Amino acid sequence: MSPPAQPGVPGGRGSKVPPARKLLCMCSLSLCLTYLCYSLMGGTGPGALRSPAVLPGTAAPRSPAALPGTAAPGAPRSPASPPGSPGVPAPSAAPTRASNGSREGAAGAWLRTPLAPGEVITVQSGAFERDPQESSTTDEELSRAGSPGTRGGGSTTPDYGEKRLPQALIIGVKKGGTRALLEAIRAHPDVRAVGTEPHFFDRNYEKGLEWYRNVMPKTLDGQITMEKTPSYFVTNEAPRRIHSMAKDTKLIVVVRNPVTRAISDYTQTLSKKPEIPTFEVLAFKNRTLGLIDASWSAIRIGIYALHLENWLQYFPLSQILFVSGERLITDPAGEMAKVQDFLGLKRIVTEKHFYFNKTKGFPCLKKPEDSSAPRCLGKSKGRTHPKIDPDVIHRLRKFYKPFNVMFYQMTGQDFQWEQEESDK
Ligand SMILES: Nc1ncnc2c1ncn2[C@@H]1O[C@H](COP(=O)(O)OS(=O)(=O)O)[C@@H](OP(=O)(O)O)[C@H]1O
Repeated sequence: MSPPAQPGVPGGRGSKVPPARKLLCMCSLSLCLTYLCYSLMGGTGPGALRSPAVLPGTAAPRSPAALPGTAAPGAPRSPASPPGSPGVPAPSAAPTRASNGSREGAAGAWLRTPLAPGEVITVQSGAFERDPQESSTTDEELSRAGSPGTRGGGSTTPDYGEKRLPQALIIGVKKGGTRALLEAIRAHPDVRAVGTEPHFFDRNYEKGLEWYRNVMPKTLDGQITMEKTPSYFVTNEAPRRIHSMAKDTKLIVVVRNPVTRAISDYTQTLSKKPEIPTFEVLAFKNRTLGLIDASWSAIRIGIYALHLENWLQYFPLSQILFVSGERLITDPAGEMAKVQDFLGLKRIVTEKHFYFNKTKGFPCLKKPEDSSAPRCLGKSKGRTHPKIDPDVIHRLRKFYKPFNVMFYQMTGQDFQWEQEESDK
């Protein structure tokens, strides 16, 4: 079941849009995306990109079909088209997130069960302890993931049932909140998931579907097999490959304000390579000219409209669920309700499953899949970000704005990233 149309968002899933307007919108969107691809491929200098709002608009557009990594001939076009209205209604104020400190205010709706004793974050074993989530799954982790009963990679699945290919995938985005979502959905008795990231549709495709199936936990009839690999969302070949595995695969994308996401991405890299240049330096091709370096993956990943276009060549919009990374923190039960509806599951993971942990500054699970003890995500989730020059943040927000608006139109959902006053 797909989530209902967002009230007040023109072109939400339930709204009717005249075909001509649809077409017009499709054309303009296509042109924008084509231009964007063109720019990314070097049309305005390697990787240098300004937002569409400030582009001179002189680039010769190429057909998206002619670009590498887009739809193969005969591949299904998405029945979904961007909604007709060019405008997205002014969103209401969203909670701001100035620092990595307590989010208690934002999490006011949360069930606050005190943790005994002294709110210690319980990090027990497996996926949490080793933090395998950072797109760095090793072969060793993967082989462990395949063995039943080990939490390290696979589920605590008993040794019965069958290994099946996944019916649902969390395909992105990196640093969006994908680990939090996977761990929350794993608490559902009808879901079994791989703890580590298999990276099958990007790095390990040549290993074949049997390898992939073998990585999966065993499931009983009626249980859903899942995995998450956030890099799929930005992998050109992933939509085609997933479509050829099973065209009815359900796709989930956790999206987050692209500016905050970029800073989070940078923070992760910085933690591994402290010698890298500052965020401010990496973000620009030419800071004086205001040329954002869209070839830097931390920036490029956040151009969601661009990547989504690639998926819509193969999958209808109704088969993709967009989860708000921000709401996953402020209202995890609300987002989980949508996820369970989308997966056709009974709403079992509810607010009773979460509590807000003040020490961590994030929601944590009261009862993870394999344990009755509460558990928060590991230390690589919810890191303190370095302070970024507000002028750079401002420029990045301006850069992303038209792409965000395009993304809202494509999805029929307003994520309200323009309303956030500050990024941590
Ligand atoms: N419950 C809970 N606990 C901790 N962290 C949470 C939670 N929900 C969402 N988040 C946010 O998830 C961000 C990491 O995203 P991912 O799990 O997608 O990262 S990764 O791509 O797998 O590395 C991580 O980003 P940073 O804050 O930048 O570290 C968090 O903001």
